[in-house]
Amino acid sequence: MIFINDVKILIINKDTAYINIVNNAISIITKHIAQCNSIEKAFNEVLNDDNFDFVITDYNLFNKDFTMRGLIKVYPKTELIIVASKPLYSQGSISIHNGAKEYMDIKSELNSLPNKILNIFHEKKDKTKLREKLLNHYLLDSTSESYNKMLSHCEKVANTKANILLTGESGTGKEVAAKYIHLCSPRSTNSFVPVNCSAFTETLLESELFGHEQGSFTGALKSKQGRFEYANNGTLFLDEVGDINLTTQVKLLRVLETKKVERLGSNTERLIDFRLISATNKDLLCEVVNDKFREDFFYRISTIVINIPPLRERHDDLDKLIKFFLEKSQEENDIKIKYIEPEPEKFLYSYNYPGNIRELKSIIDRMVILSVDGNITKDGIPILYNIKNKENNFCKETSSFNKIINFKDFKIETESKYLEWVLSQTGGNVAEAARKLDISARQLFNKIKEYNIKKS
Ligand SMILES: Nc1ncnc2c1ncn2[C@@H]1O[C@H](COP(=O)(O)OP(=O)(O)OP(=O)(O)O)[C@@H](O)[C@H]1O
Repeated sequence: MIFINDVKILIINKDTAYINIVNNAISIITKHIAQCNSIEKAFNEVLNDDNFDFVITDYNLFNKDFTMRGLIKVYPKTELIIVASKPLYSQGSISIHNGAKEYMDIKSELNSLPNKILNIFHEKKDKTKLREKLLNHYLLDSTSESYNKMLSHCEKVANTKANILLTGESGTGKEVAAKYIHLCSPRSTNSFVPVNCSAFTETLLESELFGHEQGSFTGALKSKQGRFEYANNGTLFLDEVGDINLTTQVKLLRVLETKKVERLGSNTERLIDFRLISATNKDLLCEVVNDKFREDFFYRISTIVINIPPLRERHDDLDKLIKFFLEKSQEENDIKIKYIEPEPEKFLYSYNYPGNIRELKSIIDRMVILSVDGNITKDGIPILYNIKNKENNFCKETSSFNKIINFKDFKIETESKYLEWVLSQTGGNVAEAARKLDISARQLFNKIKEYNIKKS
């Protein structure tokens, strides 16, 4: 067990036997354990803004003047764990719904308490990193009217409970906008849980979202918490929501209506408090018309629709973004750039970026990595652009046969060239290329390995 010196825990109870039992269980992970005999005293005298990482207490100590919700609201940096001396299922549900991180039985579950504390503690550190990452790693300071309007919509809806649908082309920054909404919301100290819906088969997506009990399907060797449960009191982000099949949409609709989740293979419902943000680059209304997306589910997830503008409509931001990514790329690759030759510079400012910010970022990375003695040369300009400029695209190349080879070799050669071309179109992004090819990312990885394709 790792001993974390800086985790500070307050145990509240008037019963000294309770305090001793809990103290013994957690003393293997920290020395900083304090005690207090009432919630009132903890509220008024012991707790302050961030002097304790955890409060451990029993359900029955709260009363109408000093409530669980009140404690969490007044001391949001402190996590609450309920260790119940007389556990009841209903109390567990209410505690989690009110914002407690855990509800456990003092008699049978105390062994797992140190590990649970460590997990929550590390998770919280990760969240602080997420906030820093967002502010330091993304450029949200914009001079473009459409992008600023989008950001202010995000800020406005962050405080509400409305389900939000983010639309926009691939690579515009929908996931970045989702994180921004989460961080502007009162849920920001809880989890932001992203799920890429296109990355799973039907059963796996359901198990990923709802969780499962041991043996509920072939391969379910252990019970598993679903992403809904992880998102309790936080935000669930369903990326590529347009790829969810119709059967799963029905199940999700029910969860959105009841806020209750049942793990696969279980008949116990868990009450979950989550905010839903979905994203798609598909025209979902068109999918509804074509019976590929349920109308009721569409309306349920899209109370508020926010569109992220494509990069070509953000001319005013291009200069800032180029400088931002140039700086980041130099830092990340430990390369100092002294000069950009006129040709690549002209390319950066005139290209229309069909792959949006993702493509701009990847082009700048390529330019920095291929720079010579600190100079960005025309070699940094993406291959696809060069190919297009020479009017020598993939289709032309493959249609000019000049020698007969056996069909197997032909298939390998053509397939490998095609995959290389698709990857160059997505700026080397395997997940996106796989999506466009309608195969799994794993299948594409295997092909890249098999054909030794270089992702330029
Ligand atoms: N404002 C921004 N500042 C810096 N980088 C950004 C910004 N917005 C997006 N990016 C970068 O662009 C890339 C694409 O962003 P993101 O994944 O959020 O796009 P998306 O619209 O969700 O794409 P997809 O539809 O393909 O899932 C990421 O690498 C992200 O870091």
